[in-house]
Amino acid sequence: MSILQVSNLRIWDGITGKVLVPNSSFELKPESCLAIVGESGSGKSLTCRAIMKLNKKTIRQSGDISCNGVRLNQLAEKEMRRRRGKQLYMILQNGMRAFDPTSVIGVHIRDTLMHHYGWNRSEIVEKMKQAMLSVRLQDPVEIMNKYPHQLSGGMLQRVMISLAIVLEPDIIIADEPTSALDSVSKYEVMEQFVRLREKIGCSMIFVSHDLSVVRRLADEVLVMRNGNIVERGDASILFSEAKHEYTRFLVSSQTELNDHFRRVMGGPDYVSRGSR
Ligand SMILES: Nc1ncnc2c1ncn2[C@@H]1O[C@H](COP(=O)(O)OP(=O)(O)OP(=O)(O)O)[C@@H](O)[C@H]1O
Repeated sequence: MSILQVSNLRIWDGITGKVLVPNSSFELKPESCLAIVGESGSGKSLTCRAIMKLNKKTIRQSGDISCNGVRLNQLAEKEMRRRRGKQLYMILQNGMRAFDPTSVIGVHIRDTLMHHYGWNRSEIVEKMKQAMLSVRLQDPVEIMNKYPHQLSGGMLQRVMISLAIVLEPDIIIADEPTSALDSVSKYEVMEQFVRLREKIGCSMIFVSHDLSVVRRLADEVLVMRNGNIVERGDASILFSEAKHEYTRFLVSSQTELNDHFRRVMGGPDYVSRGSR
């Protein structure tokens, strides 16, 4: 049983004809988290946006995408718009892009919740207050009265997570939601994703370059390269028993990077060695 089934997804540039994702199939199980990893340009974002039907008009797609048995590819844009937010909720890398820069955050929140639930203003403020406090956003009312540029990247991501808590979508698609954040905010936002899953029991597709984030969050992993899924499997064993050379390369390059970082930052091992 799956909540989302992607079959034979093909994505190409409608202008040049260049095929960007040749033929992808995968599924998302209820209440589970599927991570998509792979180098830059491997087709992760195009795949996520294809599910949401949010790729640019010049990008074309074919294949079948079914969500809870409904074939999304056959839905009219109006119907799709009804499902975005409530059924399928996307959290982007850059929180700034998710909000209208000309309005305070509260306007976006109100519009979204009125559209999907028809709640009145005070109901919305009350629900958002609870949700924002639960993701450690103090002074929710003050935050809702701020413009996106007045909040940090980490705060914007937490606003998006708190909106998800209130919307309770079936599926959350998070496209590198922590990559633009400093390491403290990254850790905090990642922990909020863990709590979000526990709280609303949603299913999640999580795109990340950071394998430590993937290990913390994901149940299953897809490894993409040049538009193709080259490996897939259980998150707990994929990285220790990777079959594909490219997955092993990803794991070893991240380990090297972490070692290098520890060396540069003078972690305990290096400090003691250096002081001998
Ligand atoms: N609007 C577009 N028009 C043409 N080609 C595109 C467009 N968007 C993406 N591509 C191409 O499709 C390929 C996959 O891009 P995609 O953004 O999905 O990669 P990604 O794996 O998400 O990379 P990153 O990790 O850097 O976000 C790349 O070669 C990219 O140049």
